[in-house]
Amino acid sequence: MPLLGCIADDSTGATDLAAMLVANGMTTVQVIGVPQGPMPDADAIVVALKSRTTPAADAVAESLAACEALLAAGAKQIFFKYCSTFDSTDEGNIGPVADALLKRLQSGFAIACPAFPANNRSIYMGHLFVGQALLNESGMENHPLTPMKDANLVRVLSRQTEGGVGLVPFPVVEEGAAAIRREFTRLKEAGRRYAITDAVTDAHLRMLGEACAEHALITGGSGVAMGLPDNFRAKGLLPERGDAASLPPPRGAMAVVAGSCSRATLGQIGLARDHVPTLELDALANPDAQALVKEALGWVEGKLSEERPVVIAASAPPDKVAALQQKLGREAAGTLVEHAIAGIAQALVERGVGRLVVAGGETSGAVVQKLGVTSLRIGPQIDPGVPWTYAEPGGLHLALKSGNFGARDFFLKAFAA
Ligand SMILES: Nc1ncnc2c1ncn2[C@@H]1O[C@H](COP(=O)(O)OP(=O)(O)O)[C@@H](O)[C@H]1O
Ligand SMILES: O=C(O)[C@@H](O)C(=O)COP(=O)(O)O
Repeated sequence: MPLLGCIADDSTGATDLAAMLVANGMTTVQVIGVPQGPMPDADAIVVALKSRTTPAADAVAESLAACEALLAAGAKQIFFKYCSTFDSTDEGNIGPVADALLKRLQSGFAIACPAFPANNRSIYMGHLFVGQALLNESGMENHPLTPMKDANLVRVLSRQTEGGVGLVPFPVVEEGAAAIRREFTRLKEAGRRYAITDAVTDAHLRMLGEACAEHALITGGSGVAMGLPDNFRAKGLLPERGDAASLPPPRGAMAVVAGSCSRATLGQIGLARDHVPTLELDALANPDAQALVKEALGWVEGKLSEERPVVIAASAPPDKVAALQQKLGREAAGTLVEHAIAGIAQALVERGVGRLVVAGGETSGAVVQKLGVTSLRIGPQIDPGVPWTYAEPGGLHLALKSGNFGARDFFLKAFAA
């Protein structure tokens, strides 16, 4: 019976969270889409949706269905995982989904904490930083689907919910769990439904996790989940365990497919280009998913190997993304590239690829759907937030890389891991 039931708004976010729970000693299974049949046996279940950029009403309905399945399986606490860069628009989907989950859980208060110091996301006085840059100056202001143009999370979340949004500021978080709990009570009494919580270090996240032990709903990035296993241990519900990750040995050819246009991914493609066969598709010149798949399959012939990966990317810098969006519309441009990358991934697996890295959250969602993956076992981390996983059915080794995660040599080091 799961202790923690998690709902993630995209696939890379789900593996990121699952890896965090595994690293902190919870056995964890990731399931793709709203669970239909019997639930796997694990301390935590992470349901991976593709609800970050769908219409808010659809995201709410899917998240509620996932919540229902997790509660029916016995989950004692629900975690709503969104991006550490708070990817969303004024229409949602963070606010609407959190509102609906709180209502379902008959609760009136939750934290909202995307901080993830291991990946350079910190929150100070309610402002989200990526490294030393404010969110809106970090490159995320150019995201193809969820451009983030405001770093003040109290303001950002306030635009997505009718519930009041307050702040647990740095000095309170520094004081520890008891002070944080007192601030929660004060904010609740002042009519706030959400608390953005400052956090700059892992120690802050652990104290926040401790302070949320009795919350029905926790919302945030994977970082704040690091403190939750200890809450279950303190109640005698979870045995002491080390790292709970192990996978069958990898086999088959190696490939990377990328639909992420984030700065980190563009840098990783840049480095890979100097070391392994790399195809950069031009979706602007050739805005046809089938044609892009055909081009990629022609190029890859004779290049697949068990010694080094091939890289196939549709990723493009902001001006090219903007041009395609102007031509087709934002959603259609995204969907076209997602279909192309998913089609390429499927064809690569049919041609013997057994180890596949996918770069991009929406892109990963499209790929796992196309491959018919129903669940992922979580293995060792390649870089913070990106583990190898074992996809079933089919037995493919998959790494779903969030756009902005991973070192510059990620596409090479993943296969050495
Ligand atoms: N050349 C391009 N022009 C327009 N959109 C693109 C292009 N390449 C990729 N995209 C789209 O950009 C989006 C990137 O989102 P995602 O996969 O979530 O990456 P990230 O993890 O970096 O946010 C996807 O919908 C993808 O299809
Ligand atoms: O929290 C994070 O940053 C990631 O887990 C995540 O959600 C990534 O989303 P994408 O950048 O769309 O891959």
